[in-house]
Formats: sequence, C-alpha cells, structure tokens
Amino acid sequence: MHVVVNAAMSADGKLSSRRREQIAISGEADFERVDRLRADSDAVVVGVGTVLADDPHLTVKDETLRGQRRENDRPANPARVIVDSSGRTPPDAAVLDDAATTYVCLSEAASVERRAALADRAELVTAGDERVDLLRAFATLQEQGLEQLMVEGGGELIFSLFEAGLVDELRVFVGPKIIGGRDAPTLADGEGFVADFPSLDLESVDRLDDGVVLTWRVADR
Ligand SMILES: NC(=O)C1=CN([C@@H]2O[C@H](COP(=O)(O)OP(=O)(O)OC[C@H]3O[C@@H](n4cnc5c(N)ncnc54)[C@H](O)[C@@H]3O)[C@@H](O)[C@H]2O)C=CC1
Ligand SMILES: Nc1nc(O)c(N)c(N[C@@H]2O[C@H](COP(=O)(O)O)[C@@H](O)[C@H]2O)n1
Repeated sequence: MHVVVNAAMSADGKLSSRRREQIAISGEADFERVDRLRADSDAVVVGVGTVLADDPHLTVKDETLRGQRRENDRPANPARVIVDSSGRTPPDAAVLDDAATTYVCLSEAASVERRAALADRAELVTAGDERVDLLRAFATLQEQGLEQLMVEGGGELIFSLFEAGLVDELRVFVGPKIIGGRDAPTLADGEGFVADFPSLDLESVDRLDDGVVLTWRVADR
C-alpha cells in the first residue's frame, strides 16, 4: 500500500479558518493537480470532521480522467473512505452518493443505530475500541484491493496517520493567504509529537498559481 497525504494550506499552515469553513486556498491549477492525483488513486480518504465541515464529494471532476480510468477497467471514480469512530457521517452526505463505493471505518463505539443508518449506503469496516485503529482499518482496505491511497485531511486524521507510521508521501500546496487563529485546523493537529518527530525528505518544489507545491517523502523512522 502507498499512502499520499495531500492538502492545501495557507502560508501560515492553516487548512481552514477557526469556523472550520472550507476556504479556497488554492486556485484552478492546483484543483487540476488534485483531480489528477484523485484519478491516479484507488481511494480518497478523509476524516469525519472534514465530511461534517465541507460535505465533500471526493470524485474526479474531469470527464477525460474518468474516461481514462474506465478504459483501464477501473471504476470512473476512486473509492471514498471516511474515518468515523462513532458513525457521525450524515446519511445524506454527498460522499455517500452512488458515484463511487464508499467505505466508512468505524470503531466498536459506533452504535447499532448509526451502523444501520449507514449500512445501505457504504461498506462498513470496524477496527478499534473507541477510535478507529488506522493500522487495522488500512489493512482491511488493502485486502479489498485498495493499494494507492490519497488522504485529503483534515488535520486530526493526518496527525494520526503520521503517528501510526502510515504516510509514505506528503504533498502540500502552500497558498498566498494568512488565515491565523490558534483554533484554526493545521496540517497536523491531534496531540502533537514531543519526540520521534517524523522526518521528511524534500523531493520537489514547484511554483503553481501564486503558491508552491512541496512534495516530501517520509523518511524511515
Ligand atoms: N485545505 C485542505 O486541503 C483541507 C482542509 N480541511 C479542513 O479540515 C477541517 C477538518 O479537519 P479536522 O476537524 O481535523 O477533522 P478530520 O477530517 O481530521 O476528522 C477527525 C475525526 O476523525 C475521527 N477519527 C476516528 N478515528 C481517528 C483516528 N484514529 N485519528 C484521527 N481521527 C479519527 C474522529 O471523529 C475525529 O474527530 C475542516 O475545517 C476542513 O475544511 C479538510 C481537508 C482538506
Ligand atoms: N486542493 C484543495 N484546495 C483547497 O483550497 C481546498 N480548500 C481543498 N479542500 C479539499 O477539497 C475537498 C472538496 O472536494 P470536492 O470538490 O467536494 O470533491 C474538501 O473537503 C477538502 O478535502 N483542497
């Protein structure tokens, strides 16, 4: 399995404002880059915080890219994966429509009622007691044939994936905005590291729109 984390952050490292509203940090060229990355992936992964904040669709927007996937005997869109301990994903969320297969990764803490509300719209994967055990959940996704994973956020999930040692590559668009705010989500939130900080090897720096795309490989820990 290969896991790429991709996100757009402001020049001061924020993914969105303190109101957790989605902000256009990147421009058209970056959305096209993200669309190509989605098209190259078997699945696009987000945390439930992102679903609740943005109601994203997580599909490939360019018809030509969807057509190329079909020509290669792949579904038009990659699968979608939501990491959602207690099953808070709203049943009418855009990510649960029939444009692609959606997996919801739950923990044992998800109630029977929440599972029933999601079961006819998504494949349910259970791993972990209170929170989703990401190592186990990703192993199950791999058993389903999902090898190339693209993680789009948010900051809580991205931190946990680094903590679990599951990230192979980090691609960040750094955009020309200051968002500020101590409570605004950053690229990696969660508890934060105090030692054994994951190290990154810089692979490329590319100017795009009025920002820059940084591509890093995660060094072995
Ligand atoms: N600029 C960008 O590229 C992006 C920005 N965003 C922004 O990020 C914000 C949402 O991010 P967050 O609130 O951090 O939520 P998140 O999307 O990272 O989801 C976190 C939630 O996932 C669940 N979860 C279950 N097991 C977990 C585990 N082992 N580790 C971590 N989480 C686990 C928990 O319910 C947790 O609250 C929104 O404001 C959204 O707009 C989100 C994606 C991309
Ligand atoms: N690449 C990028 N640039 C930004 O400026 C953004 N705010 C985001 N956000 C991500 O895009 C998702 C929306 O996906 P759909 O268009 O609904 O398919 C959103 O949830 C964030 O993951 N990305």
